[in-house]
Amino acid sequence: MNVLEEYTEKIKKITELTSKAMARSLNLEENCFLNQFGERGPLQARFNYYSLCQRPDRVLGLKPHADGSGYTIIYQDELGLQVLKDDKWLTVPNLSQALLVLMGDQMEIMTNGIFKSPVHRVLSNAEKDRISVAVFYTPEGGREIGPEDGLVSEEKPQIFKKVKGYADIHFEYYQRGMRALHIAQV
Ligand SMILES: O=C(O)CCC(=O)C(=O)O
Ligand SMILES: [Fe+2]
Repeated sequence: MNVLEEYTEKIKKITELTSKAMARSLNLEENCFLNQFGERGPLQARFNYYSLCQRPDRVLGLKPHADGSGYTIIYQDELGLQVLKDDKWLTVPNLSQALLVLMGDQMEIMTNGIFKSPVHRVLSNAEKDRISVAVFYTPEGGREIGPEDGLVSEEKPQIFKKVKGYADIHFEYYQRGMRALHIAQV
C-alpha cells in the first residue's frame, strides 16, 4: 500500500469516529451524519505548498473562503491558517502530529447552524515555507442532505433547506470569491 492509500484509509476511519462523536455530542443517533454522507462519501485530498514570500504584508497564501465539504481534515507543518471569528482573524495552533477538523458548509446545514463553517485563509511567510494536506469529506453527490430532525423544534426553527449537489454550487460561488451558504437558507 502506498503512503496516500494508507493515509486515505486512516482518514476514512477518522471520519467514521468523528462523525459519530459529533452526533453523540448533539444527542443524536450516532450514525445520523454517516447516513447523510452515504457509504461512498468521497474523500478528496488537496496538497498545498506555500513557498516563501518576500511581501507577506501584501500577499496571502490562500484567499478567505469557507469549504463546501461536509468537513475537512487538515494536516499542517507550520502556522499560517487563520479562521475568522467575531470579525477577528485567529491563528490556528499547530500542535505536533495533530489533525485539524474544520467544519464545511454541509455540516453547518446538517446541524441546522449549530456547527459553523468558518471563513478561513492562509497567511504567507518570508522565513518558512509551509505544506498542508487538506482532505475534504463530502456527502455523496446524488444525495439530498439537510438539517437533522432532532435539531429542529419550535424553539429552534429550521434555518436550512434540504439541498442536493451543494458541492458543485459552492464551487461556482467559490470561483467568484463568494460564499454559497445563503442558497440553502430557508
Ligand atoms: O493550508 C491550509 O491550512 C488550509 C487549506 C484550505 O483551506 C483549503 O485547501 O481549502
Ligand atoms: Fe479551506
